This record gives sequence, C-alpha cells and structure tokens, in this order.
Amino acid sequence: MAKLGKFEVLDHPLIQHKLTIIRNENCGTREFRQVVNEIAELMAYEVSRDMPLEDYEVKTPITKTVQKRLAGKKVVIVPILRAGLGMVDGILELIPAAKVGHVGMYRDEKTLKPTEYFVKMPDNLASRDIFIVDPMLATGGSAIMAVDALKKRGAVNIKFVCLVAAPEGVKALRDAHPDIDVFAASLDDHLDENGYIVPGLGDAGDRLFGTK
Ligand SMILES: O=c1ccn([C@@H]2O[C@H](COP(=O)(O)O)[C@@H](O)[C@H]2O)c(=O)[nH]1
Ligand SMILES: O=P(O)(O)OP(=O)(O)O
Ligand SMILES: [Mg+2]
Repeated sequence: MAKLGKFEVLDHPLIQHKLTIIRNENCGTREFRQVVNEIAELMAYEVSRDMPLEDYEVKTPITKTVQKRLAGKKVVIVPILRAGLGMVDGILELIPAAKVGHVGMYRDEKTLKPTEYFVKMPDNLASRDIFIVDPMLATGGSAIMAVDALKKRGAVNIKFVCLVAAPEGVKALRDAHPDIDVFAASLDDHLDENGYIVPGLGDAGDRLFGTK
C-alpha cells in the first residue's frame, strides 16, 4: 500500500519574516526574486530532512572512519513554469548536484483550469526523490496536473513545495494524490473569485519576471 503523505507548514521565523517582505506590493522585481530564492533555500533544508544516507569510509588526517553520505540517485527539482523557476536556484544552493526537470503550465483566467505546454525530465524518475516547486498552490489544478505528469513518467517519491497555499488547493492536491508530502511556508485564508490566494502575494510569475 502507498504511504500516506503529510501536509506541513514550515513556519521558521526567518521564513515568516522573508514571506512578509515579498507579500508587500512595494517589493520590486529584484528583491522579490532574491527573497523567493532565500525562502526556497530555507525550506529545502527541512524538505530534505528524510533524504537517505549510506555508510561511507573516509580517511581523515588522523584515521580511517566510516561516516554518512547521501545515498541513491540525484534529487530532481521540478519547477512549474513560470513561477516555480524562482525557487530553483535557492534549492540548488543546498543541493547543487540536483537535476532539474521542467513542467510548463498556465492557468486559464476564466475557468482557472491549467493547460500543460511543456515537459522535460531527467531519466530514472522512479528511483529519484522529486521536489515539485511552485510558489503558489491556489485551486491545486496546476500541482495535480504536474504530479499526474510525473507519475505518468514513473515518478514515485514526490514532494510538493510552495510558499503560499490556499486551503482549497491543499485539500484538492491531497485528495488527488494522498501519497505525496506537501510543504508550504504559509497556509493562507482563502481564494478570491478570480482564483487568487488571499492575502497571498499576487501573481507570482508576473512579480518574478516583471510582466503583467
Ligand atoms: O494567488 C495566486 C494564485 C495562483 N497563481 C499562479 O497560478 C498557479 C497555481 O494555481 P492553481 O489554481 O493552484 O492551479 C501557480 O503556478 C501560479 O503561477 C499565482 O501566481 N498567484
Ligand atoms: O499559472 P500562471 O498562469 O500564472 O502561469 P505563470 O506562472 O507563467 O504566470
Ligand atoms: Mg502567473
């Protein structure tokens, strides 16, 4: 039987402080980009807590000793384009050898349904830990479709990492994919009539890339 995933809010004081910075409508593109990456890096520390280790013999200047090192195949970071791209460099600061796959999606403004337009993944997904990243989990449609796309290609060990989650999105994602772990820096209040998270931080893709 597949394991039951968890939902966890990573509310470390530094994460909360930085999230408040990017929520501010006066935070410009440059600072927004930088702080999104800083939060992603802090979150990666917690998200990677259960990565498997193996014994490894190392010779120190004093003696030989058996210690631990990361085991298994390299982690894959999968940003949901565009907004997820903003979290990749921060995670790579902590896990520099990670591979990066991409899932391109946009949300229809009226129906709020996602459309997939690009998927490119590294090989051997079945034996890798996969971190899907998107700053915003709103209705959950994009996240669900991204997990579908990865499972279709053999992925098993999947975690979804976002900055701001709406209760509606958390429920939808966990109902559709109960086996994956979901991490957020904040569980916000609700979605508005346009599918934006309240209080949220606006459109993450536009704020990251300076578009409208
Ligand atoms: O407040 C918001 C809400 C959504 N987004 C963007 O939409 C998708 C996620 O939306 P779902 O409804 O969960 O599919 C996400 O990729 C963001 O790019 C946003 O920026 N701000
Ligand atoms: O989910 P969307 O439509 O906001 O896509 P993007 O992240 O490219 O702004
Ligand atoms: Mg957007």
